[in-house]
Amino acid sequence: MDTVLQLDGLTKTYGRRRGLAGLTLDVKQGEIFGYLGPNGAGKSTTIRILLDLIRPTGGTARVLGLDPRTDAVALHRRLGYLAGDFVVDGRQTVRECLAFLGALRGDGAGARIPALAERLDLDLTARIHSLSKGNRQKVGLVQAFMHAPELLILDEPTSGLDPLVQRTFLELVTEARDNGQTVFMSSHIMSEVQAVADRVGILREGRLVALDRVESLRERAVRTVTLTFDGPVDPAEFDLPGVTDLAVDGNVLTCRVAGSPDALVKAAARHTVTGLLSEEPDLEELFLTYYQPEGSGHVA
Ligand SMILES: Nc1ncnc2c1ncn2[C@@H]1O[C@H](COP(=O)(O)OP(=O)(O)OP(=O)(O)O)[C@@H](O)[C@H]1O
Repeated sequence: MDTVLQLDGLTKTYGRRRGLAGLTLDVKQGEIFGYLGPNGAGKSTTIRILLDLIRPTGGTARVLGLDPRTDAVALHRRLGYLAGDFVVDGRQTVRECLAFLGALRGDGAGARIPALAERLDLDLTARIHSLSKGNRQKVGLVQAFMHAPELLILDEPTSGLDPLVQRTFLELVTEARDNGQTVFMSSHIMSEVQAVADRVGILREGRLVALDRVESLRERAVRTVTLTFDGPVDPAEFDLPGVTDLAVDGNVLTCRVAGSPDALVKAAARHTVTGLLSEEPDLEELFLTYYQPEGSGHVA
């Protein structure tokens, strides 16, 4: 499989401020990569380097096999980009703005505008300056997707979108992946990424602190389990590795389980189980542990 993004030891300092501290990361063709991190972690810095909007202090970045610093023109034709602060001329109508960008991109881009606008519920006749933040974001999404680029680089793409439009956005991303396109999207919200991403990287203070498939993260995350039995049970039987917050109230046992629930299920099976409820692992919680500032106890 082709490597679409190849970052090696990428570093960026802003004077004495650190933007990125030695980022090494590969993204493969046809994957949706969720780039997560709290505010100020360095997500936009990374994306701006990929687009050659800023230059790294050290390390290298290859995008679609090219160097963003020397091949920017060729690259921009092959990728779709949504900036965190998408800005266009406010006096035009949405249709004029998108038609202009579509003509620049060529490749049938203009023809895809009406369908994309309809799916995102974007009014093409409105003037850009009259749009709410969410509607401006939709304009940004249409211009990023309209030429079906090989690579989509999206900085906080769902910011300002209502839940219905967020869902449409996630469909667009999945369709792009099914079409062989690659998606690199940043976010600070796990839940919106876990629905679509194949892999996730978590950035904290300019460093990658986790990099894994969403499925693997899910397996490691903590879930809450409630078991109901046909009679009282002894809590000591359920004092198992990975089981915490164990509470038994008559016939009902609740606990939290990290990783595989196998040992718990086997212990429960020694009794007659009349009810079982297992809540989805809380990935948000797992992520928050990665978000703790350095020195606050968590070791990634
Ligand atoms: N132009 C700049 N001048 C000085 N410091 C900067 C500049 N741009 C970014 N930084 C600093 O670099 C660090 C990373 O910022 P960056 O914008 O890349 O983070 P982010 O993960 O995209 O966060 P956000 O979600 O808030 O945009 C922050 O400490 C920020 O203050």
